[in-house]
Parts: sequence; structure tokens; C-alpha cells
Amino acid sequence: MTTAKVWKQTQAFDGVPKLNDFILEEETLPGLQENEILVEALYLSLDPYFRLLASPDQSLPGEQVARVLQSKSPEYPVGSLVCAHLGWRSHTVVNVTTPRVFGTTVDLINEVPGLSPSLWLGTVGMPGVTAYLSFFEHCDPKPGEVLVVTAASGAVGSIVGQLAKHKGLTVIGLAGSNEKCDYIRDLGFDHAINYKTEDISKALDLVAPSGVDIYFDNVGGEIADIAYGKLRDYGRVLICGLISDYNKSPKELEKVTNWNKVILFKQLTIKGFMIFHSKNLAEFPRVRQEIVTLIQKGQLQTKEHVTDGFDKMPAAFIELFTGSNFGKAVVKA
Ligand SMILES: NC(=O)C1=CN([C@@H]2O[C@H](COP(=O)(O)OP(=O)(O)OC[C@H]3O[C@@H](n4cnc5c(N)ncnc54)[C@H](OP(=O)(O)O)[C@@H]3O)[C@@H](O)[C@H]2O)C=CC1
Ligand SMILES: CCCCCC(=O)/C=C/[C@@H]1[C@@H](C/C=C\CCCC(=O)O)[C@@H](O)C[C@H]1O
Repeated sequence: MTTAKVWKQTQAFDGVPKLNDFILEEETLPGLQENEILVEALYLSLDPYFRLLASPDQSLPGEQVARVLQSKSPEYPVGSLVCAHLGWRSHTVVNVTTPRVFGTTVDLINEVPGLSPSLWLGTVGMPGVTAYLSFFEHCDPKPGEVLVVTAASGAVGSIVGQLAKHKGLTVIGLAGSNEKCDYIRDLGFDHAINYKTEDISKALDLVAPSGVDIYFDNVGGEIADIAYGKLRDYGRVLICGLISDYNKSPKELEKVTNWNKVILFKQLTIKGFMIFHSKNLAEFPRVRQEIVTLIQKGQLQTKEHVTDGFDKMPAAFIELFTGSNFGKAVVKA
């Protein structure tokens, strides 16, 4: 008999999630049926989108890297590592033939010497593939252009900025502390703006006096509103995330500018991107390999914010909304 520790939500979130919105429970797991495996979580991912998807009626969402402890599926031998949407659980019995949330599967990890398997939750996983696909396939980037990216030191933003530098763009990152700004400059970003202490509009005018070609939006709200105002003719906006909105009720959302006339006259393109759509899922193996190669060549730096202990899941999740994470947020179980 295996006992699993499982985090559950006690009540609907109201504003920024609080520690008492979560409770840790225990579950006794059943024995294995055909095609089932028992896995133990090694690393669990914390992602901003949980804030919008989580509900007290459902288990808490999210991917984890886990080790197979028992197996009734020959393709998933004991000891192998998997990456899958299993939620906030220490142990799970999962049927490997049943598609999981968003049509995802239980993926075997082909370990790469020198790379921590936790990266399959970050740069080598969903956030890295998001950055790669959304930048290359939806931003139409051209050498010499100017790109602005927000949440720039984070899982998605730091990769977008580095890829844009490799492509020959001028890259401006916005981040929430001087330490984060120093980090993205070290990554090769041309300019870093601390959006908490600087006048964003003036700072952008200073570093991009001729305007911006691509705004890669991870935050939405007031910051996005300022960035839209800096776009030049044929500018592009890729809406990847809106983290500044996730904890707000509809009434609390900032009033933003009506940009329609500017979109028309400047012939701007505004696109949304969601990684877990079948077209993007099919691209994971190819893009994962491209990303691993870039890391191995030293052309892509990764940064993780690892919190030790499954019992710290809620606290580590809340940190995403205070900016206390510095790099891809993962919990080591
Ligand atoms: N469309 C898609 O398919 C996907 C979208 N996303 C989105 O990308 C964005 C970044 O996610 P991810 O890289 O995983 O997370 P990060 O690693 O960037 O962590 C979140 C960061 O967001 C910043 N932040 C938090 N609150 C605010 C706020 N109110 N205003 C401005 N910045 C804020 C903080 O950095 P700082 O200290 O700089 O403020 C924080 O560290 C999110 O919006 C997420 O939803 C992610 C994956 C896939
Ligand atoms: C829930 C909206 C999140 C906005 C941006 C974001 O972080 C996306 C993250 C995706 C996430 C989206 C999850 C659910 C969308 C459901 C839409 C629907 O059809 O109802 C998931 O795809 C993994 C992250 O990449």
C-alpha cells in the first residue's frame, strides 16, 4: 500500500492566493491495473496559469517530473523518469494509455547528461517551448528589430530575450528588481528596465527612441498599455500571458487605452498564443531537441528557482505573484 500526499484547495481564491486556501491530505493508492504505473514526484512545476484554472472542486493542476516505482506497462520500466500533468501529488497511479489534461500524454524523459530533469518543467519543457514557438513562429522577428519582453527574468521571458538576441534583435527586458535587471543584462539583453522603480514610458523612449517592433507580453495591464503606445508601423504584439490580471476581479482590471485607431493606422498585428493546443503539442519533440542543443552549445542559459519540500508548494506558488521567484519556479519533493 502506498500513501500519497495531495495538496487540495479549500476555497476559491480571492485576490492573491493565501496559505489557508490550501490543505495537505493523504490518500491510500490502489494496486496497479494493466497499463498503469505508480510514480513518485521528484520535481513539481509551479506556473502562473494555475491561478486561473484551479478550483476547490478539482485537483490542483500542473506538471511534474516523477520516477516510476512500479509498472504494468513495458514501455515505462521501473526507475525511468516521466514528465506529465499529475497535479500537486507526491505519488500517483496513472494509466499511461489515457490522454491527460489538454490532450497531453505521460512522456518518458530521455535524460541528457549534465541537464537536471527538472529542466523538463522549464527551459526544456512547457515554458521553453512556449518561448521558442511563440517567438519564432508568431512574432515574425527580423534582425535589427527592437523587441520588448516583460517578466523578462522568468521562465518564458528569459528564453524569449535570449532567442531574440541570437536572431540579431535589440532586446529590452522589463523586470521587477535591480538584481533581475542585472541578470538579464548578463544574459545579453541590450537594456533592462526595473518597472517597479523607473518611469517605464520614459525609459523606453530613452532606449528605443525610434519605437518598438515586437512587444512580447507576459503581464498585460498597465505595462502592456504603455508598450502598445511605443509600437511603430507594422509592429507585432504576442500576448503570451497576463499575470498582472490573474488575481484581479473583472471590476479591478485597469482601464486601458482603446488602441483600435493605432492598430489600423500602423497596421499592427496582435496575436494570442496557447502552448497546449494540438498543433503546438506536436512540435514538442523537435523544439525540445533544438533547445537542448542550444543549452549544450552554451547559447541558452537557464535559471531555476528551486524550493525544497513538497510541503512548501503553496508558499512557492504564491511567490510567483509577488515576484519572489527568480527563474523557473519548481519544487523539489
Ligand atoms: N500562453 C502560454 O501558452 C503560456 C503563457 N505563460 C504566461 O507567461 C507569463 C510568464 O510565465 P512564467 O515565465 O512561467 O513565469 P515567471 O517565471 O516569469 O514568473 C512570474 C513572474 O511574473 C512577474 N510578475 C508577477 N506579478 C506581476 C505583475 N503584477 N506585474 C508584472 N509582472 C509580474 C514576476 O517577475 P518580476 O519580479 O519581474 O515582476 C514573477 O517572477 C505568465 O503570464 C504566464 O501565464 C506561460 C506559459 C505558457
Ligand atoms: C488559463 C489562461 C492562462 C493564460 C496564459 C497562460 O499562462 C497559459 C498557459 C497555458 C495553459 C492554459 C490553460 C488553459 C486554457 C484553457 C482555455 C480554454 O480553452 O478554456 C495550458 O495550456 C498550459 C499553459 O501553457
